[in-house]
Amino acid sequence: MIKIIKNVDIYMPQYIGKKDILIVADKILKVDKDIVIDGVEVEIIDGDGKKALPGFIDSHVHITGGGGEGGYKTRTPEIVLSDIIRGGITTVIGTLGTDGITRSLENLYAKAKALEEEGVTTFIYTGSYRVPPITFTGSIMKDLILIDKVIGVGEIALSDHRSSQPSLDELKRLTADARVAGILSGKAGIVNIHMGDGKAGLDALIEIVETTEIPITQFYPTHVNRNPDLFNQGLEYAKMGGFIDFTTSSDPVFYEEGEVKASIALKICIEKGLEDNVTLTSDGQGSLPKFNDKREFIGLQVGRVTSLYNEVRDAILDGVPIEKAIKFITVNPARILKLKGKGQIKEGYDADIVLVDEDYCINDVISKGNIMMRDKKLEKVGTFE
Ligand SMILES: CC(C)C[C@H](NC(=O)C[C@H](N)C(=O)O)C(=O)O
Ligand SMILES: [Zn+2]
Ligand SMILES: [Zn+2]
Repeated sequence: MIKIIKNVDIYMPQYIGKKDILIVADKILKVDKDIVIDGVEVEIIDGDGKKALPGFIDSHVHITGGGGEGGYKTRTPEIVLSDIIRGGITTVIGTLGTDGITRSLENLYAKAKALEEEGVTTFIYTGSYRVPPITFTGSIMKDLILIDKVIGVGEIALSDHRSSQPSLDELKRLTADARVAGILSGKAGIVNIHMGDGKAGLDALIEIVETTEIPITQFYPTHVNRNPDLFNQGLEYAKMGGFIDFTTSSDPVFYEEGEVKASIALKICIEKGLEDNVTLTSDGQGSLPKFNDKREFIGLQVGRVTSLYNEVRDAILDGVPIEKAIKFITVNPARILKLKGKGQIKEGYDADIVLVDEDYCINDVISKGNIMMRDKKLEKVGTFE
């Protein structure tokens, strides 16, 4: 089916004016003024009064559910397509977390394939919190080189009472393997690191970067906004050329305990000129467990993928220019994760497009050229929704 979005303000992320977007199959074929196609059936989408943004990329989602930190009953539910679409998300990277025993990589892969069949683009990390990592093939290098959906390893827990307390050597070898497998497969081979509240913070990553040939860009630490010390260390780490990722799912209690709200963390990074090294991710369907200072479990919430754009929209409403705010969930993750054809409204790129209204609310979502939401109404839901 051929579609033309007419007269829409286009944010590549950078603003390129009010133009038409020609969509053929799953690709953006042309971006120009007054595109006219004769002789074939064309679906016209009125872009007047709307802004076209690249489809959002959420590069840390527990798509098969996660949690369990409060026992079996606190294992969180798997994601459904409608939540992903409501969040304007068109590319999702699935991950396992604390529980790499009852949650399997095979199930993660199958859920990623299911979401792909339902209409969004998916990739996964091999491994889970623990080192040595669980794998499909017995080797993270084979997983990365042989399984197309695997783009990296994670989330590997560090500075956290739930981590496997990996030695520096274990972490070096895991990262070196991911890096070389990435090079051999043309993938990012990124190591998504779960940052806990431990006082060592990012020290281990900095030590590896300073004592080996491994570049700082091989690591992708998330939850860097979870407390003020880690956030400030994260800014220094980003100034060293490192990538940092802020989690958007939260709970009012966490803000009281010092978590830096993602929309504020985003604004600070722009003010410090660090915007190109930073992303936002939702931790959707992951657990947001609360522990007291004796590290006893006291409760748990579930992360929501819809928090991803909500935090970007809060930043926009807080004065951040839209073309800067959306970089954190479009072109930045696409570059860091080497996602070809993703993260920009550009000729030849995948037709992943979100239209927002004058209040920056999500109005339409197009994923791989298919309309998933039209005028705020879902046109597609998951198989069993
Ligand atoms: C950033 C904070 C608020 C949430 C964070 N969530 C996870 O890491 C995912 C979770 N462990 C799971 O496996 O589902 C945490 O637990 O520290
Ligand atoms: Zn985590
Ligand atoms: Zn997580």
